[in-house]
Amino acid sequence: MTDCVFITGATSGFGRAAAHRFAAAGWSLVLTGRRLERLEALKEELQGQVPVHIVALDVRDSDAVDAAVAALPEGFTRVRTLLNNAGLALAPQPAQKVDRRDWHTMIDTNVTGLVNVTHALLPTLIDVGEGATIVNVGSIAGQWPYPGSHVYGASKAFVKQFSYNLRCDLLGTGVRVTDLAPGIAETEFTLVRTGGDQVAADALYSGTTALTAEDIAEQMFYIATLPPHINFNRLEVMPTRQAWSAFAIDYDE
Ligand SMILES: NC(=O)C1=CN([C@@H]2O[C@H](COP(=O)(O)OP(=O)(O)OC[C@H]3O[C@@H](n4cnc5c(N)ncnc54)[C@H](OP(=O)(O)O)[C@@H]3O)[C@@H](O)[C@H]2O)C=CC1
Ligand SMILES: O=CCS(=O)(=O)O
Repeated sequence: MTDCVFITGATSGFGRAAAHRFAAAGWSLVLTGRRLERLEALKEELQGQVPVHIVALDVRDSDAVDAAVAALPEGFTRVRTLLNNAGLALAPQPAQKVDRRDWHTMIDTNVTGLVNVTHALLPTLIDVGEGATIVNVGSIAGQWPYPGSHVYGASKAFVKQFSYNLRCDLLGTGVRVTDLAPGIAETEFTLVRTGGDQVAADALYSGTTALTAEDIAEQMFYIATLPPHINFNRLEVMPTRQAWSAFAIDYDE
């Protein structure tokens, strides 16, 4: 039987690159995301290589998540790796200028959505046992503060702590949990964050060397295929051309 990976947010960026990476290694794919046409296109690309099952799924909808997991067809039920990747940042402006609905959307997706999928797949992963892996996609923003990160960074801090806490409860089951925390990576992330501002997105990534979606997919695959006795608790990955900045100080005019 082939290994099976369940990917949230497979329609773009890291998730889409991960679908390609795991397919290249012969894994069966469960690909999810809200945009069905993108899932269908990805299935078309990969189904000649490996078995592919797609589900149009909004991770915020716990009933839909439970139903999607319950309805996994034969051949896709023994999920060995869960890539909890779906997520987004919104509203890069200061906290005091943000529409509260954007905060709710980030919490609903990055926190509630991630726990919805985790809860639905935990019995399967525990049943698979040794070598089963959950890769929760956090962010450097979950560890390091910066202006405009407000709820986004806080939601990724949740991902980190949830990952650590899950490890405690899963001790003895063989299931591994990793908080994978990337730095700047060129995907549709900034386009979404800026509400569709392509100029801002291009400006962020031009003149430097950001991570690529493929870089992160490679880390996901590496984590999922480590020898079963190794658990990366947290893997923070930045491009070489990114680092921290100095503390900000409010001076008199
Ligand atoms: N790019 C970066 O610099 C970094 C990104 N990250 C994190 O990586 C993850 C992937 O982002 P990235 O690939 O960069 O960004 P993209 O915008 O390219 O991809 C985001 C994916 O998340 C999916 N998604 C968003 N909301 C939902 C939802 N409610 N239900 C289901 N799927 C959803 C999207 O699918 P659809 O719209 O079809 O539903 C899409 O496939 C996110 O968690 C992000 O926070 C972390 C660190 C750095
Ligand atoms: O999570 C995304 C990376 S960053 O925009 O916070 O640096």
